[in-house]
Amino acid sequence: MIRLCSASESRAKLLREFDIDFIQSPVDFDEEQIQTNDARKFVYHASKGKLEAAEAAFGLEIPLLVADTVIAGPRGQILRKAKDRDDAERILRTISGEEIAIVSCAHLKSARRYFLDLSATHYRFAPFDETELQRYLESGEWQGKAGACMVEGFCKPYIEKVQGLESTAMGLQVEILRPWIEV
Ligand SMILES: Nc1nc2c(ncn2[C@@H]2O[C@H](COP(=O)(O)OP(=O)(O)OP(=O)(O)O)[C@@H](O)[C@H]2O)c(=O)[nH]1
Repeated sequence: MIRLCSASESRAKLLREFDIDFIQSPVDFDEEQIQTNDARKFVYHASKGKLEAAEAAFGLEIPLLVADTVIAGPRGQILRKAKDRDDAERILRTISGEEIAIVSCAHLKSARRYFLDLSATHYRFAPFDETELQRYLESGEWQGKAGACMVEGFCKPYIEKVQGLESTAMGLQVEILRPWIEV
């Protein structure tokens, strides 16, 4: 059993798909305090801050799992969760037809062990169809997702090239974490 210290339904879904027993206990960490333009540094510091908040709140009786995910856009810019529909449209037009990286950093910490993984999945997307883009924006499915992206949903038909795990892109590199969870 582990404690997923995240409000993310995508992360919870990934743990369920991999038959990993967990309880879900969101924690608060203010990511606005992080001063960097590097996606990897951002997810490291954001996830580390979540881990510190989780340990203070819950202790290590049950192993803690936290993560953070952002998109590194075509020019390396950090793309986070969209603030509203207009922001989602702006971000999606930025990545349409472009190469991006979705970067996730996960920390797994118990009383005996501390495992950290920072991974990226690289995509090249074909240009998004305008009608499909508007339909996706209308659906609201983009809410709560880094860069308004759904690699297993809206973005999937546009993937021309991929390198890395889909789970990393969805917010939690479960295949990498699992051996450490079962230890
Ligand atoms: N379903 C899906 N979710 C994605 C995708 N890319 C990113 N995400 C989610 O986007 C969110 C990124 O925001 P974060 O700040 O890392 O996490 P959060 O959802 O705010 O949850 P906390 O862990 O409580 O901070 C996470 O929930 C990821 O699982 C994707 O392609 N598909």
